Amino acid sequence: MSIHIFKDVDSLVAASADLVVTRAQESIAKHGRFSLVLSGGSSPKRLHELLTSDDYRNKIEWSKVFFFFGDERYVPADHPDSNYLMAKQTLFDPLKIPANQVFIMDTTLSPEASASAYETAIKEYFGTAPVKFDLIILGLGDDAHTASLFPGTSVLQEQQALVKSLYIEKVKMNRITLTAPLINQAHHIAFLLFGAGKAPAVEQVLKGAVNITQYPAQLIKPIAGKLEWYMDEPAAKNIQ
Ligand SMILES: O=C1O[C@H](COP(=O)(O)O)[C@@H](O)[C@H](O)[C@H]1O
Repeated sequence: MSIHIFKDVDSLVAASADLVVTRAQESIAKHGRFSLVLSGGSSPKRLHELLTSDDYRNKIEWSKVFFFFGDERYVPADHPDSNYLMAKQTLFDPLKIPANQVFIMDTTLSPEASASAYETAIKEYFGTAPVKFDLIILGLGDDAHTASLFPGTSVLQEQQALVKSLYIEKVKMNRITLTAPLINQAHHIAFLLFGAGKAPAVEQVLKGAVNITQYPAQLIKPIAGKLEWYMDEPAAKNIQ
């Protein structure tokens, strides 16, 4: 695992955009396409915006990039809380990404059917190849959740399913999430976070005793891939 700490959010965002570019170029050179799992919430917006800027947009062959989501809030796709909507507005629309390159967690289905359909879509995408995403970007909630792996939930024990739906009492909402066993298959996983509000969770996850139930982000340990943390100094203040 490597931890990268940046003075400010601009340099953090630039370094994470460089990571996406490098991983995209390597993956496309190696197997002709790039599978990128996006995180939700607000933290990735700046990364998306930089990737669509004049400096970055021509560094990636976007026609060979396939987008997935680490988790989704069970709301309509045009709801302000939708992770898809955020990515559509900040990434897909500016880059004119065609719909067939974006794998959406379908919230018009029941939560269970949506999770099952997403798992099927992932398996179909990989076909006979191992189900390993090229790059998964993850956020970290103030309560140490990542994707929608929330503290105290049964999905933390999941060993079989690749995608699960669950009702999260804390946020009073159904969520659909990739499971830890699927995430941990990835070639590369990068946490991206900033702000002093994340400092206690960062400390608990990286320096605290192992307690998966309370600090679910501790579940993220790639089997053979690379794990990196990108954060700014305020987020890292308790571990420096
Ligand atoms: O609910 C969620 O929260 C986490 C963290 O979001 P942030 O706004 O604090 O960056 C996010 O990673 C996850 O995808 C999202 O659904």
